[in-house]
Amino acid sequence: MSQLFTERIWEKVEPIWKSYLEHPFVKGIGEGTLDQEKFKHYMKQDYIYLIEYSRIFAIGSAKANDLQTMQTFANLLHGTLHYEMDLHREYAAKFHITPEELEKTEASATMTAYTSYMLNVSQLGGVENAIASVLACAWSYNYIGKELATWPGALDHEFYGNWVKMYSSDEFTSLANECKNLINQVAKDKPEHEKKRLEDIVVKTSRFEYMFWDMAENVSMWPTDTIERV
Ligand SMILES: Cc1ncc(C[n+]2csc(CCO)c2C)c(N)n1
Repeated sequence: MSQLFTERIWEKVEPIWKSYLEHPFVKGIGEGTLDQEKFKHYMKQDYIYLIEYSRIFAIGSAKANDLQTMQTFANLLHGTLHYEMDLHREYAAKFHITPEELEKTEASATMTAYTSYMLNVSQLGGVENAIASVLACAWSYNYIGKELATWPGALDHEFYGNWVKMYSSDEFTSLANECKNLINQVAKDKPEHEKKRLEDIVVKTSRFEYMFWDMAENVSMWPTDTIERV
């Protein structure tokens, strides 16, 4: 049997994703030692990230060539807006931040660069571009969640345990698997130069993921404010 496209991608992204587990911010979540003020900033940036990210699922749904792909994107869109973002709203409540205040977070340069790239790529070309640009986010978080879940005490940590539980959960594993199935289907009959182009999108977004962790860790260098959304 020929190699699945996700197996080929894995060879490229594995070293990048392994480095997430060495990153002080991710390690801080897994070991339960992360400064909560840093986590608060990350949650706020991630909340507005998910708003932009959701648009890509909507683009994917609009560009889908078949009903099943359309349903998968609609499912991912719903899951993000109603399930993943609930986690952020719950953490925000612990910090006495309302959902309305969360929405007014000023975007960091990294968050803007990352989502602008994904939105741009997804609007160019066909549905495969949208599929490639969402893959690293959904799959790498599930990878991190499942890894951290094996660290002693991570799942039961009184503050960060819910984060680890969410991203290692069966629900999130199946959302990540849906994204993997989509890319495997769409890449199957593509010529090599197209496969390489899609692979490059996944590698690039994997680098952006690293930059997002770095942005979260180094908040003191790049503080953000609250803005009115227009
Ligand atoms: C920077 C950043 N990257 C990835 C995710 C994770 N994520 C985004 S959408 C999705 C799938 C369905 O909700 C997942 C797992 C995040 N929260 N923040």
